Amino acid sequence: MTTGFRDTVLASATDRPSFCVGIDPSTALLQAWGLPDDAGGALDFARALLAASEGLVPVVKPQVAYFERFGADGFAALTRVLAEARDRGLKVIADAKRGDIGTSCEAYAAAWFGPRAPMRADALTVAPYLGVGSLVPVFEAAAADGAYVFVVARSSNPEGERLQQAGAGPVWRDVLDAIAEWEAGAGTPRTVGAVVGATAPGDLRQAVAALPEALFLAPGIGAQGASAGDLAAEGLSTPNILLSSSRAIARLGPDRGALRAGIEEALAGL
Ligand SMILES: O=c1ccn([C@@H]2O[C@H](COP(=O)(O)O)[C@@H](O)[C@H]2O)c(=O)[nH]1
Repeated sequence: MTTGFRDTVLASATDRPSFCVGIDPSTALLQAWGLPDDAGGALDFARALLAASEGLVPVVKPQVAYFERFGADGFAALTRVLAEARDRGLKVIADAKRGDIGTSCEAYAAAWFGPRAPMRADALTVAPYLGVGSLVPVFEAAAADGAYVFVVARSSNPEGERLQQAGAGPVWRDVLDAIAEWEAGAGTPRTVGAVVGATAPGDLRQAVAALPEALFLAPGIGAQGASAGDLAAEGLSTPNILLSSSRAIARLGPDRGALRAGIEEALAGL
């Protein structure tokens, strides 16, 4: 039996955050790498990052939007990336930010989780604006598949603050409370964690204290200005914090040695 997503992440480090390489084949990066801005270029870009990541990090995170922009060809490329990551022993977070009413969430769950899923992933990001309860079909499908779900609570971008910090709760804390309730009541807990940006280290510290068993996907390292030092200053040095970095790594490519050196340098700084 293969190890589940959560256990793989927690086993990847001891006294530091864990780390994942983002795969964001944007027009700008494909151009910088001398690749065509199409699904084939996105696949070559992703393959280079998979090769560079193998054996160094436990997880990669393709941003689905950069594949989706190429339509059916893009989804075919992403499907290959998922399979090839698995062949290289890498777990994959599909960063898709899905969310809808419960019945439609069942369909999203069928797309990403379970042996019959066309784009079977090890973890998925979801957006809770329709209510954390509406995401339960995704949680259940992930639990049955040894997979994991990251609910966006406190995103890394400045535009998120107005909505997420609203109310006495505030809203992002309420999202964490709803996750805690589901985990407490679920037959198969330890399936749901949250996205909390590394750009908000104080809030990340609160989130880890509120949900100590959960994993936290923390984007924002590098291109968005957050650093490992910001997290260390908040005492955030446990592997349940999964830092992710996309552009800051990819900008070092396409040379495999340069990419690996960049990943190793990022790991050394944690
Ligand atoms: O709060 C969030 C949630 C997701 N993201 C995604 O992570 C990467 C960040 O890319 P960088 O180049 O490392 O800045 C990107 O795919 C975002 O869509 C996020 O940034 N913040």
